[in-house]
Amino acid sequence: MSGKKLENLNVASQEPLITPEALKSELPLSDTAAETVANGRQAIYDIMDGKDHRLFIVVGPCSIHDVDAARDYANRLKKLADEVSDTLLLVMRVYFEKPRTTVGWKGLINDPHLNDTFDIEQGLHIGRRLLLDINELGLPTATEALDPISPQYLQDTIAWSAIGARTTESQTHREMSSGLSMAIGFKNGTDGSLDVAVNAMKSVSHPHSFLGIDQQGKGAIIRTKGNNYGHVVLRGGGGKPNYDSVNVALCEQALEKADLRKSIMVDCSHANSSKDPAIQPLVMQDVTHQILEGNKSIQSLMVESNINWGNQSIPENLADLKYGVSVTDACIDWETTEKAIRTMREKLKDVLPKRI
Ligand SMILES: C[C@H](OP(=O)(O)O)C(=O)O
Ligand SMILES: [Mn+2]
Repeated sequence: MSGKKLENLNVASQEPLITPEALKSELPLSDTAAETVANGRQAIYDIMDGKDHRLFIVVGPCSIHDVDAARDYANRLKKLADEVSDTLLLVMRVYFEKPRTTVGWKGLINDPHLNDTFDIEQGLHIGRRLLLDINELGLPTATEALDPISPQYLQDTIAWSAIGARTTESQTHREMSSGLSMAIGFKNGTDGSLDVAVNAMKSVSHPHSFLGIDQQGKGAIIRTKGNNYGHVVLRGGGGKPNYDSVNVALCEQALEKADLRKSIMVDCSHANSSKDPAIQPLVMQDVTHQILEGNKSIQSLMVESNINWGNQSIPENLADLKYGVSVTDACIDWETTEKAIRTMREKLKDVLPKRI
C-alpha cells in the first residue's frame, strides 16, 4: 500500500461536531413551536393550492447577526402579523447562511462572533435557540437552505425555505430540496435567468438519492420522495428588475409550458430594488396594483426589513455596530415595513377572497 498521503492536502484541520440528534435533544422543539411550524407550512401549502386566499410575505432582515435585535424584531412582527392575518400571512426571515459573491461574513452559524473565529458549533446552538424562540411566539420562520448539512440541524423549525440565486442551478441544492419538509422558493439566476428556477422546480418534484448525513451525524444515502411545492421567486437580475407585469406574464407562460403550478413570489429586494431599500415599497405597491388588476399567480412576496434603515459593514470593534441595522443587504426600517404591509392589507383585504 502506498505510504503517500493523497487526500486532504489542503485541509488545515477538522474537528468533531455535535450530531443533529444531540443538538435537538439539548434544544428540543416545544409543542407550541412545533404547532407554529406545522401550521405555517400548511398555510403556505393552502395558499399555493388556492385553498387559502391570502398572500404570504417572507419579511425580515437580510441576515441575522444580533439575536437580541432579532427577538426585538420578531416581537414587533408578531403583533403586525396578528393585525393583518385575515389577508396576509407573515413569515419572518431568519437567515443564518449567507452566500457571498466572493468572500465575506457567511452568517451567524459560520461565524457567530463576527470575528473570523468560525465557532460553528456555537453558531448552531445560537441559531437553533433563536428559531425555537421565534416559533414559540407563534411566528413561522423562513430561511435560505444553503449548507447541505445544516438542514439536519435546523429544518424542523422552518416553515419555508429559499434556494438562492447563486444555488438554484446546483444539483446538490435541488437534491436537498426534493427531501425538505416545506415549500421551497427558487430564486431566478443572478443574470435574470428564469430557466434555472423552472428547471429546479421540475427536478425537485422527482425523488433523488444522494450522499448526506443522518441524525447521528454519520454518512448516509438519503433517498427522497420529491417535493411538489417548489415555486419561483422573481428577484430581478442581469441589472434589470423582473417584478413588472410583463415579466410576471412571461413567468406564467414558462410555468404553464412546463406544466408547473403558477405560484410566484416577488422578491421586492435584491435586483428588483437594485439593493436600494427605498425601492422596496414601490415594488410592493406595483405588485398590489397587479393583483388589483386581476393577477392570480403572485401568491407571495419577500421583503428585506429590519428595525433600522440601510446596512453597515462589520466594524473592527463590534461595540460600534449600530443596533438593528443589517450587516449584509440594506433593509427598510420597521416604520416603513409596518406602513407598507398595512397599506397592502387595506388594499387587498376585499379583493383576495375573490381570487379563489
Ligand atoms: C442572498 C439572498 O438573495 P439572492 O441574492 O439569493 O436573491 C437573500 O438575502 O435573500
Ligand atoms: Mn439579501
